[in-house]
Amino acid sequence: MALIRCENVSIGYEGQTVVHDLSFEVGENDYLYIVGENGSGKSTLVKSLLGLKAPSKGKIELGDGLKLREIGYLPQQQDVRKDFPASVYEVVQSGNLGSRGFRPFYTAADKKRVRENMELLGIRDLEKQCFCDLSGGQKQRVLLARSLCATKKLLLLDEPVTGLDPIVTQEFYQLIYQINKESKIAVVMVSHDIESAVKYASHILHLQETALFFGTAEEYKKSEIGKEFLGGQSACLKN
Ligand SMILES: Nc1ncnc2c1ncn2[C@@H]1O[C@H](COP(=O)(O)OP(=O)(O)OP(=O)(O)O)[C@@H](O)[C@H]1O
Repeated sequence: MALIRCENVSIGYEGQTVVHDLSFEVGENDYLYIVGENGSGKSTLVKSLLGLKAPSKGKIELGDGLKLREIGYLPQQQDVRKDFPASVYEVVQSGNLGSRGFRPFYTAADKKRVRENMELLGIRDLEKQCFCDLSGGQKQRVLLARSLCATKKLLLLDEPVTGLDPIVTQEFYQLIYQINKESKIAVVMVSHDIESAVKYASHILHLQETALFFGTAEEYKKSEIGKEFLGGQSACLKN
């Protein structure tokens, strides 16, 4: 079965439905971009995928042995306190908290995973530095390494390039693409950037309360909705 399967899902706040009759799935090794304009329901859907908000209708199922606490989640920038006085190593290590459970100490395997993920993201030489002293791009790499410690199967990234300059943004996209391809970790990325979606994604969910489109990136490029959104001057949805 797919890692995530959403079937006819509706989600709302106080009786007001903001996501309606949505169906899609995320398979092993998929790279799904969820795109849509402001207020189209992307963050609400993320909350439900993380088990933080129950759908009012339909069901969200996890498959292939995936557990909620094994989803590596990188929240939107404003949700993360970026000034806390912890070292880079400690921030990455905290990604192991979910799997540590009630054990008082981290295991050798936990520490190995921290080192491997710091290596993968090119931040090994920063490990003793205070997180608060890093640049925006370095902070995002650290937080991505932290999310990777939490998962072997699925990363869920909510607008991870907000506030990064264009060069660092492209580097970050490349990194995520590489992780998806080489580490065989499925990625779900919320984004306003349709141009990068068709460049990197295997699948696209274009959300506007419901699915305007769900399918492969190739199919999206050929679809009416894809042509409409990609054909304009800018391939960025309003943000
Ligand atoms: N806690 C809440 N209580 C009530 N309504 C909410 C709440 N959070 C979001 N909404 C409403 O749900 C709708 C979808 O919001 P959501 O944040 O999911 O959209 P989004 O696609 O993530 O937007 P953005 O791109 O701006 O982050 C909006 O109309 C929003 O006002």
